[in-house]
Formats: sequence, C-alpha cells, structure tokens
Amino acid sequence: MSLSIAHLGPPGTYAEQAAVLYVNWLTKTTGIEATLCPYPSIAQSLQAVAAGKTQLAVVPVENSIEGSVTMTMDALWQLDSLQIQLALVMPIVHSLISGASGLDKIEKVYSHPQALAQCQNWLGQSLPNVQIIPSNSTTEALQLLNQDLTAAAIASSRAAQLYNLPILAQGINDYPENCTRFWVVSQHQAQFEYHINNLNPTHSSLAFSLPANMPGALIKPLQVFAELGINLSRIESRPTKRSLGEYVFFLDIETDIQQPKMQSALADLIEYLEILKIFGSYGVLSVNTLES
Ligand SMILES: O=C(O)C(=O)C[C@]1(C(=O)O)C=C[C@@H](O)C=C1
Repeated sequence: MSLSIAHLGPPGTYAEQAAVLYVNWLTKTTGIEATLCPYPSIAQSLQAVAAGKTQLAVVPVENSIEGSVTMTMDALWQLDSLQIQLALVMPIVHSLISGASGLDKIEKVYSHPQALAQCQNWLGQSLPNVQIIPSNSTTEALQLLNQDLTAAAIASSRAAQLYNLPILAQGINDYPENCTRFWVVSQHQAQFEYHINNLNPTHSSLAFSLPANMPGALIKPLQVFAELGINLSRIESRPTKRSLGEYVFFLDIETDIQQPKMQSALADLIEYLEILKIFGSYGVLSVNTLES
C-alpha cells in the first residue's frame, strides 16, 4: 500500500520535512508507505490533491512569528473540495546558507517570504544593506548559490546538508521558539480503505462569508459558539477578492464536528452566513510525538 503526498518543493523545504515526519509516523503506526511529490507552490500542492494527482498534501498553515500562510487559506477556500486529516506542529530553525567567505561579502538574500519575515530583525541588524529577494520556497534559490558567492539563502540546516552547502549563521529566526503548524489535506470525498491517522479528532476548521456588511454581522455567528460553550482557537480574515472590504473568516475550533454541540452550532450558524465551507475535524501531533 503506497500513498502519494504533494508538498512545496524543491526537496529540503520545511514542508517536505513535515511530510517526511508524517510519512515515518504513518509507516510506523500503520505500515502504510508513501512517496513524496514536490510542487513549485503551496497552491499547486493543494491543486494536485483536488485534481486527484496525489492523495494527500502537507501544507504550512500558520507560523508562531509571522501568522497565517495566506496562500494555504486562499487555496482551501477556492478549491472547495478539500478536507483536513491531521495537524502537525514543527519547530522551525533557520540558517543563513552561502558560499561567501563572510557576512560582509553578501549582497543578496533569497528566501520564501514567510522565512524572510521570521528573520527580519536579524537581517536588519546583521545584513542591513543587502537586497532581499523573495522566492517560491526556502530551497528554490539554493541551486544558485554555487555560482554566486555574493548570494545567500535562508533555509534549514537540513537543506544545507542535502545540497552540500555551507552554513554561515544558524538559529537566525527572531524568536527562538519559532514553530509552524502544517495540515495534512485530502480530497473531501476521499474514501481511504486504510487509516491515514489513528487520532481522535480534537479540532475542526471552517470558513464563511457574510451576506452583508452591517452591524452585528460577525458577532452573530461568533455568539453561536460562545452560547454553546465552544472554544475557538483562531479567527483570521482574508479578502473575498470580489470587492474591497469584503472578507472570508477562517475559524479553528477546539472540538470535533460530530459532537452534538457542534452539530447544533452548525444548524444555528447557517442563518447568519452567506457561504459556509467545512474543512473537517482532525487530531494534532507535535514533532515529539511524531519522532518518538
Ligand atoms: O519554503 C519552505 O521551506 C516552506 O516549507 C514554506 C514555509 C511557509 O510557507 O511557512 C514553511 C515553514 C516556514 O514557516 C517557512 C516557510
């Protein structure tokens, strides 16, 4: 039995690292094996699942320093057919990778915008005059570094090892407790003949848009959860992209959708919403559990 799992590439990204941890855990706990399929963007990883090219994708959702990974949220809302199977939380430790002989020789730094943002204070203090160049992933620019000794990239030390490149500085994220939450996502209708996670669902995620921008439009659906004693762990808004000032609200909820309370919340919510999309219920794993 083998699964295919899409992730942001090229190999060596944090998304790949999370996918490897998930696969090792899956194989250990269920005997199921999986192959990894790198894609050039997070959106393309999710599109691969929606189109049935892979059965799963592992995508970043939220970082403790920089907040939501907006590409993941936008793609989940737009693709309409995806379901979260599992969340996993992984520490993120960034390194500055370069063939330059010292920091003073560096003229440009490449990385994924999330990684650049997580190191912005360090960059401002240690490399105040360099050009900052966003890339599609932390590893995308690593191939360029051999030819250009004035260039550096921010990626993991695992990526530096994989591409056999020198590390100039380690642990350069602005806060040491940096971690990112990833979701393992499948198709909504996926009929797995096997269990891809053996965890009890403890969290659920959904998103909604509102019928009109008027007083109380957001408080009413939120009140439904408050009155039923259901705790929310995250609320985030993204533009609907239809017109300026219109938003989609993403909620993470600390309960399983099958719980009677949650069922009655969903029934009450409908009245206040324009579109409601439910991304499912899932368990949460930390890297310590995955590696034990
Ligand atoms: O570029 C990568 O290596 C990724 O896996 C993407 C990503 C992100 O989008 O948040 C994943 C984890 C880190 O927070 C930084 C970058």
